[in-house]
Amino acid sequence: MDPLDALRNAISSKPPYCTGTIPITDDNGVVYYRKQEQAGWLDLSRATEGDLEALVQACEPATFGLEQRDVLDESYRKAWKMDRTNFAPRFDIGESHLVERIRAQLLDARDNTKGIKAELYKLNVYGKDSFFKSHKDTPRSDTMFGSLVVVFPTPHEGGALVLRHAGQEWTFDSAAVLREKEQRSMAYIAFFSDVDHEVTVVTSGYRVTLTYNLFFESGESDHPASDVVPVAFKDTVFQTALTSALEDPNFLPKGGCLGFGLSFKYPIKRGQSLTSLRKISKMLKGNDSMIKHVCEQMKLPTTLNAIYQDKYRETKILVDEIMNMGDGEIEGLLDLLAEYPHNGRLIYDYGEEPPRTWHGPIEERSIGILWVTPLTTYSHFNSPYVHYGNEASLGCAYGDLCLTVKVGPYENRRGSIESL
Ligand SMILES: O=C(O)CCC(=O)C(=O)O
Ligand SMILES: [Fe+2]
Repeated sequence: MDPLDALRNAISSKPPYCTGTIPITDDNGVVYYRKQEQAGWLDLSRATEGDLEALVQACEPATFGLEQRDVLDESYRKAWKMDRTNFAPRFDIGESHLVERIRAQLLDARDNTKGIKAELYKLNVYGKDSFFKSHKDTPRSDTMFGSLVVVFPTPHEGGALVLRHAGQEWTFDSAAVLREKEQRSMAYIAFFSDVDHEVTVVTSGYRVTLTYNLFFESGESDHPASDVVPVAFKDTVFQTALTSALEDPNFLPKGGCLGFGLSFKYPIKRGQSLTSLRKISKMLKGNDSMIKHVCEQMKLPTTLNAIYQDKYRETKILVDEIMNMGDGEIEGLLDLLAEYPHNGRLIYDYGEEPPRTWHGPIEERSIGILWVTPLTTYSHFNSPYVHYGNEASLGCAYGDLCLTVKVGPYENRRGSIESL
């Protein structure tokens, strides 16, 4: 197989989510709640119709974010919500070891000390005819990477979570999963927040969930997920494909630059400081993290870059730092970005002629890239990324980034591969 095709195949589509079940114990289905002066509680592991109706009475209709506003529109989302100031679940996220499971199953399995925080967000009730159409979850800060939904075993039908990403689709029918379990359990699903997802119509009963926002935390966790068997990453396949490519004298014979369009989006704060790309490179998800790990292990210099286009969409510029662009479009992008510290370079496809512009000699300020995975969209740092979100946009937007990997000429890399 052509080495480039082998590399592409090796970046297989690991699903952007993980799921599982948690056994019900004496009290982990109990939720206390209040509405103004009234208080109540129920046990969601054995709730009656009356308990659930009382819970709904204490909830409010659920809104969602449409660009900058929170809106109530029952043709887009029909459900109830309770804010976290108004309820307290007995379910203890720490005791459940869910964070360790998410670290092992969803994130890079080897990085089992990465600090993760799960912050309780809402209680939601989906009754008969409830649903939530396709949306992405609004990033609440630049360290938020995912969402976690815990579904209680209240009898219901429908209300499956359908996820779509990069042309693929997955369905998690928690009601069916819980119905089939012998031991009474809760179900959970954690997914990256930039994945499109929808809740299908509940046809009977009540679907009650807790939602959590997942954040990376700086500092290392003291509890590596030692008892959790990680879902294997396809990193050995990628490493093998990359080794074969480097051993092939026809593959970038004179050396060059490999480009990987990322599989996921990352929240970029508006007006973010210049060092932010380095910070983001520590928070890569799924395949993106795997590519970086493997390349670094193989001693290939790997950088996370951002790409900007000029006003006329003719030139694309690769930079080492995110630029604080404000809201306007930039005309003399190349002039601006070539300056320190952005180190902007004009990009063109490997094998083609470097572009000619009116900017004098261009060679040293341009770079040919052999794209292993394509860049699908370009940077939109100055516009809110989430159109339909679960909350109105906060100060973050997702931007499009790429990893670039420097590969030496064939002559030089022979020795280094053998010594691996
Ligand atoms: O209930 C679910 O499974 C997902 C809900 C959701 O997408 C949200 O609240 O943003
Ligand atoms: Fe959502």
